Amino acid sequence: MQISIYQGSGPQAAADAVIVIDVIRAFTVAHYAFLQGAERIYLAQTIEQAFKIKEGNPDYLLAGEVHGEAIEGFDLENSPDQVARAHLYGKSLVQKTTNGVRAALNSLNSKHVFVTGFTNAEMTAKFIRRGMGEGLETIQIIASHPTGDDDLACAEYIRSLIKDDTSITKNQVRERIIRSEAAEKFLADSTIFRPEDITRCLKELDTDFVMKINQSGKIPMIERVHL
Ligand SMILES: O=C(O)[C@H](CS(=O)(=O)O)OP(=O)(O)O
Ligand SMILES: [Mg+2]
Repeated sequence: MQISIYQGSGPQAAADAVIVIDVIRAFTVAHYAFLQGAERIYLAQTIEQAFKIKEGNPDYLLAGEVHGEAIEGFDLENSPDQVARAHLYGKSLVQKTTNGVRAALNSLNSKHVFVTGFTNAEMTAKFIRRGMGEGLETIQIIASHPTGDDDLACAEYIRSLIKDDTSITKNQVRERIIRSEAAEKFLADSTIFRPEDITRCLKELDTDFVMKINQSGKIPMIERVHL
């Protein structure tokens, strides 16, 4: 089994399985959305596409950001703390973000595409190792932030769990997330960015599912796959 780590959201050659990482904050948001009862999360390349999807499905909720900030007309920000408090039971979301969603949409040339932040990293690694390990020759782990160490640390953590080595610890990952450039604006004295978002990005959650992209419909969507 060959495991390669790439940084950035650009397309890569196809692999047997791809794990797209976005710790701050897209796929931490997705994880909390499912825990709050969301059924599915459609992925939108652009704001315009997100609004177009909502035009045909007015009960869908739009979630996302531009430069990390709220989008006028969207129902939710790209904020794990806000989503963790939302009532999303039975809801469909449409997510548009700068790094994670773009990287996921650029990975659809591969059959099995998983997404996670740090919150579901261990579960995702276990699923790959146990559930699919035997059939996978090539695995790509995409650290979606182009230069940030948050996603890279999480990618190295997942690789170590799949390979069952101890090359990086949870605490080392947490330290690198806190020190990453993507975390800076949340830990500065900001009226726009919540420090609680980073707190949520750092917390591993005990859940019995992974987040996998279903490519069978017109619009790719993240759905829960139970172990
Ligand atoms: O909203 C975020 O945290 C980031 C945007 S930025 O890198 O902070 O400008 O988007 P994401 O796609 O979740 O990395
Ligand atoms: Mg990010």
